[in-house]
Amino acid sequence: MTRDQAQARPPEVLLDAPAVRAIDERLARAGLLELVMEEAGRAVAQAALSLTAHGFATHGRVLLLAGGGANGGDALVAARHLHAAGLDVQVLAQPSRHPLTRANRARLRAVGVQPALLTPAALGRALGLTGPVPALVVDGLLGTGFRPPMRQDLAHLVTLLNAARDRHALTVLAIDLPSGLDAASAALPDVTVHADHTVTLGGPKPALVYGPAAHAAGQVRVAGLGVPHAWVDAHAVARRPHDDTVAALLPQRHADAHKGDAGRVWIVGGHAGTVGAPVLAGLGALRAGAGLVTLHSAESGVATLAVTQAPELMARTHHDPGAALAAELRAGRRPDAVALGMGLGPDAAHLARQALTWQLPTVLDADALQPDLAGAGHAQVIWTPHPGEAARLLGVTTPDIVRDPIAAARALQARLGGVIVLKGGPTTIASDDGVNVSRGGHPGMASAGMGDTLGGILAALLAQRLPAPQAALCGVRLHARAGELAGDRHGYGLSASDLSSELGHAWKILTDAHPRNLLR
Ligand SMILES: NC(=O)C1=CN([C@@H]2O[C@H](COP(=O)(O)OP(=O)(O)OC[C@H]3O[C@@H](n4cnc5c(N)ncnc54)[C@H](OP(=O)(O)O)[C@@H]3O)[C@@H](O)[C@H]2O)[C@@H](O)CC1
Ligand SMILES: Nc1ncnc2c1ncn2[C@@H]1O[C@H](COP(=O)(O)OP(=O)(O)O)[C@@H](O)[C@H]1O
Repeated sequence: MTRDQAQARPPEVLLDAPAVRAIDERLARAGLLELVMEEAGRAVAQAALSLTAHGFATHGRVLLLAGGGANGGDALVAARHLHAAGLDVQVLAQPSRHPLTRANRARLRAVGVQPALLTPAALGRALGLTGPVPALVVDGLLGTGFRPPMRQDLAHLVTLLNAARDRHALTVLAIDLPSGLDAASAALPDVTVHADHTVTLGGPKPALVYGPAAHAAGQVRVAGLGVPHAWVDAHAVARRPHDDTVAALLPQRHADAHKGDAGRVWIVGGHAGTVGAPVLAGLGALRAGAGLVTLHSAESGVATLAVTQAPELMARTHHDPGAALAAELRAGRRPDAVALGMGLGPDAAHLARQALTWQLPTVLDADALQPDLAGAGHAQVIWTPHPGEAARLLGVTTPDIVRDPIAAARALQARLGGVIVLKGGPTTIASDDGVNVSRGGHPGMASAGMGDTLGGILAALLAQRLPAPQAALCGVRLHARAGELAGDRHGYGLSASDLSSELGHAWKILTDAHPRNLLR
């Protein structure tokens, strides 16, 4: 694949309820909505068949639960296709006023499957309280049209289903998203269907990507439905780029490159008790390809540690780092990028404000992330808060950030400018180009120092002349990919230094898997 082709591959898009409504309206205007519901139901049936083929549900009945909206319509279409494939299907449905759902109920009857009314007693029987248990349950009760809180009658049905799933180890496949999740929210309501698999339609919903809501979805697969990408993309709340897109953005070097071309990085950080943070950032920068990495600190322990960790790192101790760095710049010794804040302590806000006046590509992390810097940034600044720091920046609580990271990243970008890298598993990146949500990573990355390493990686990519939005996309994916590789080796014992040592390998895997035209 060439560089141009790689960039042309459309990213996956994340959709919330208003996005789905807007796409539906466009499909309806084009007379395509019915066809798209047929596609959706067929995709659900295919997923159900592939589960039966893989032995999750090798024999027996498939129970489909259909709500009154279009999510229920998808379930009715799926039931028709499963019946056509020879499976024993049972359908329990709520009454519906939705014209397409009603039409599909009639089609199902026409092929000989009679949906029964969904009541607690009927559901109890169908789930095996008094007889055989179903091999697979398909949840088509509520999709993006759900408005929380759930009404009591439906909540009772969902509780029955979850209890039966636990008791009989039932396999549950959700259509679009498990019933009870609010598509836009990462919160996990008390009453939500717990699914083993979810077939999501058109694009994943934020609730399927961010925990804890995502924990209710099981394995998620995306069904495209044949809707033009541009129609879906126009309403996306965020994008999830594929690895080939990231690989195409990574910097390339000429064969005769020298260390000056590969970029000079300054890392400004460290304080008594936190000397490791800038060193980890330095290791990240080195392993992400920076040509020259210099650590600057008021704390002499940083230089001592740096030498023992990596002789390639240069480290300087300054009585007054702000004055010393200003003197360096006056003498014409400018770095290509700065990362500032890792373990920096109380001086961070003052130094950050000073660094922003240098107009250099800059990563601000940890203690440097202070609300009063709003308005002081510029387009080449990457701000890297974790949810706690994001809450401090926005004057809200950490749960507010975690509930809707996309909205939080947008709000931070509006306030601070530049590029926001709101860290987590996944990480949310907001810039003037929109919002991107990262892929991959490893739970072993939930350990101290991982954010410092990411700061160094981002600075290295900025120093290699990537514009801040691209540096953020590439840096976050490299970090996550290296985390996966180190996680394979070390599991939950994965440390930030282990991750750094895998960065070169991660870069190579990404570019080898998605080769580009060589620079001439
Ligand atoms: N373009 C696409 O991506 C496509 C999307 N498609 C599908 O459309 C789905 C969205 O369909 P939708 O808009 O009809 O809503 P849906 O999720 O079925 O929910 C409505 C039902 O929920 C009920 N209900 C609501 N709140 C409730 C509460 N608190 N407590 C209890 N009940 C509550 C509400 O009841 P009502 O309030 O009307 O009495 C009504 O019965 C989407 O998820 C996907 O599956 C595909 O068909 C093809 C293309
Ligand atoms: N479960 C996970 N999956 C993927 N990435 C994770 C996970 N847990 C943590 N991370 C990543 O690790 C980093 C942690 O950053 P941060 O909280 O700032 O750590 P520290 O301050 O200890 O360096 C972030 O980049 C985050 O995205």
